[in-house]
Amino acid sequence: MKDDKLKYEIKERHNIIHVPNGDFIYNYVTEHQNSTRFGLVFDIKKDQGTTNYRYQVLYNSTANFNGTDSYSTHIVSIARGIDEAIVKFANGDPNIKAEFDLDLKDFPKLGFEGYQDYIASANGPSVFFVVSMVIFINMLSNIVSEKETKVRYSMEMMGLKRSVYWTSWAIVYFIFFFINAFSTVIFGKLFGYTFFTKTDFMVLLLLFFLFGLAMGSMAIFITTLVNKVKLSVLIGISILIIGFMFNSIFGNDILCYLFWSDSISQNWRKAFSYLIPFFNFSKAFVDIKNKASSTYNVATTMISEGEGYTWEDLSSKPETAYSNFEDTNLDYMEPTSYTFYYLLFNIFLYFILALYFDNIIPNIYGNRKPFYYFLLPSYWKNKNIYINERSWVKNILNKYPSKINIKNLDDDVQEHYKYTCEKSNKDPVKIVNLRKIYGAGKSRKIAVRNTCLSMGKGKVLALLGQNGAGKSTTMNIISGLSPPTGGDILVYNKSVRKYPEAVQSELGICPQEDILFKDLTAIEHLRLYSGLKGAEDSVELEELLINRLKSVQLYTVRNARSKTYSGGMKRRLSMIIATIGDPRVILLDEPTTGMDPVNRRYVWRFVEEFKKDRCILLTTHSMEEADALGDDICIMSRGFVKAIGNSIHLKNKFGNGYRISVLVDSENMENLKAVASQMVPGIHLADDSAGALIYDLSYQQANYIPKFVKYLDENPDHYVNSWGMSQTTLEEVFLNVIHEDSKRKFKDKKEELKKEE
Ligand SMILES: Nc1ncnc2c1ncn2[C@@H]1O[C@H](COP(=O)(O)OP(=O)(O)OP(=O)(O)O)[C@@H](O)[C@H]1O
Repeated sequence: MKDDKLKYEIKERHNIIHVPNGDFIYNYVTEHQNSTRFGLVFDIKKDQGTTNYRYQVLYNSTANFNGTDSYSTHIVSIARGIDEAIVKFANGDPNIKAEFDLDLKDFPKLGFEGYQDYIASANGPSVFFVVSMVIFINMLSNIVSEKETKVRYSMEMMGLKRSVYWTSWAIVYFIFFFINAFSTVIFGKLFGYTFFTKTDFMVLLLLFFLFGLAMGSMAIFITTLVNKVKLSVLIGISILIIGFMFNSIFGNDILCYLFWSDSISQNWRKAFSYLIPFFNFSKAFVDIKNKASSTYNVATTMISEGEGYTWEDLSSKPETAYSNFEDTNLDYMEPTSYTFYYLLFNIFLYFILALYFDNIIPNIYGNRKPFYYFLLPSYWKNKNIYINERSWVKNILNKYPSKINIKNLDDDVQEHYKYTCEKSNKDPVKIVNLRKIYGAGKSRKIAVRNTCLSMGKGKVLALLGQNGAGKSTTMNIISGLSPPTGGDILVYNKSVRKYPEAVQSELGICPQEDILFKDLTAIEHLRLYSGLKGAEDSVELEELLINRLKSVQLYTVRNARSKTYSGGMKRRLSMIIATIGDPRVILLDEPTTGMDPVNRRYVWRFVEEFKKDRCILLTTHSMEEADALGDDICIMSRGFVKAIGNSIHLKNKFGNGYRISVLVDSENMENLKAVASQMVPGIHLADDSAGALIYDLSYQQANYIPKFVKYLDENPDHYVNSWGMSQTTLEEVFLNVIHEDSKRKFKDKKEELKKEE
């Protein structure tokens, strides 16, 4: 019945259509929502010569912008116009008696659908941009955290190549962005958004995937510029906010397409296309949206469905662009496929910039390559990394002459200096005139001053020194992390200055801080580092790793994550990581810090066995450890090597000889002092407090010791309650050397200044 009525022939006059009855209007406006502003239904009744004019005004309240609510001026105007017309019509006719009866009624309404679809399409460039930004910020924090925690440098020292490092991150995020793109498209389709349902699957997948990769590439580039996680996340959030605002504005087709008109310089458009992935994303999104999504017509307040976007549409310029720009020239408009090419360009641009900046921006240790490094022939050529040691020593001495006065050094240090530079010296590790200066101007700090050291095979060289003496700096330079300011180090005929990566392949390093992956177990760490060192998976390798774990008592916790380990356990794990891959040189920076005495002894035993055919450089603050492990002990102070030799030699040279402690009653103290002075001429009383007399005897006084000891033992005068004797400890040696050095400090400073002038 409704359809029959709609077949009525519509005659339009002055924008007014005459229809047969009120039901027709009701049915029509129900079928054609928001196409009619008013309906008027007249009900004219004649009764005994009186004509009653009754009418009803139907209005459309769905579009308030028309002002068609019941109190609007439009309705008042219409009612007044009709009333006037009736009055005019009735005026002068005695048969017509007009009675006015006005009835107001709203149009019937249907449930309104399609708003969420419209909103998704209109705000898509900013909404879907944010989805990829979550991964973008995650990338920034994850990659920079590997720099901040030094995990990355630890892996590089263990042989990880930078190209492999970046490729592995690229693969991880390639997968993340693919999953993200795929699920965005699938969920878009499931939710029934016409942008997704009416667009070719591959077009959508490509758009979201390329955009994700472009943002990922940009993230990798940013990570090369920052070393702190907090800063990287701050940058990520700033880009998120800027991008969101940018896309909210330029994701609108009118503003977006203006970039392809002659109202804006094309240089701006090109710069944005080549550099800003989210600008390209907006353009492609708008192109697709205009063809595929349902659109809301403001004039008719109607939603009209899009025709759909196919793969072929990629190569054509968006036609809808022109319909909105009748007066604007869009001569520069490009097909959507160009936008995809720009995204590809963004991916390669940022990835290549990342690789380049990663080499030229100083890392946290200040290491970097010159900005023209890729122009150097050595970068491309297969280089001979082995250096003739004789010419190397000569070159280094010429190029980096000593800035300190060698003659002022201790005899042994001078001897060692000469030995290191001798032609006949075949030691595998030689450090010649090594110098390191941090900072400049007022913050200039000389950390290492012309150190010359030689390390022999099968030996442990223990470096002792106060905090800030320059031990870790020396280690960082050997491991290729920190560049030397002067001098060089030769490791198995490879120069650290020239080929740090080649030197790293010889090294096993246990850094001062534990650089562990908190979610990996002990055995996984060992497997990872074995892999980085190029070891093949095999039963023998697994057995070796198990034995290493057993040797430092970590076997029982091998499958627990490292974050659950105590400080000492982490230290032991770091220690055995340094031994993975059978390195010929091992650097142990305070390997037993925080370890209990029992476990420390396991580590010592392991080092003792492991040092065979290897060079081990060990720094420690434990004199006991240096005494137990060090074949040679080197004491550093203020960047100088102050003493070198084996433990006994150092004790003889710098020690106080022997120490005798005697417990006496207070009334006998003076008597015993007199006896001691008489029996040992020149005996030095170190302390006489708390009822004990403590005497230091030099090695020259050793002849008097038997007689004095006999007296104390026999105790003929009954002065002695008890007594004991000990030889000098390494700690005393250390304190004496440091004490001597602090006296020289002022003189050295003056000399150094003179030399540098
Ligand atoms: N990156 C740096 N920038 C500026 N100065 C530094 C840097 N690293 C070290 N230094 C300075 O160089 C000197 C030597 O430091 P280094 O870490 O080598 O000492 P250390 O002997 O290993 O001390 P510790 O026993 O505390 O580890 C110190 O004065 C230190 O402040």
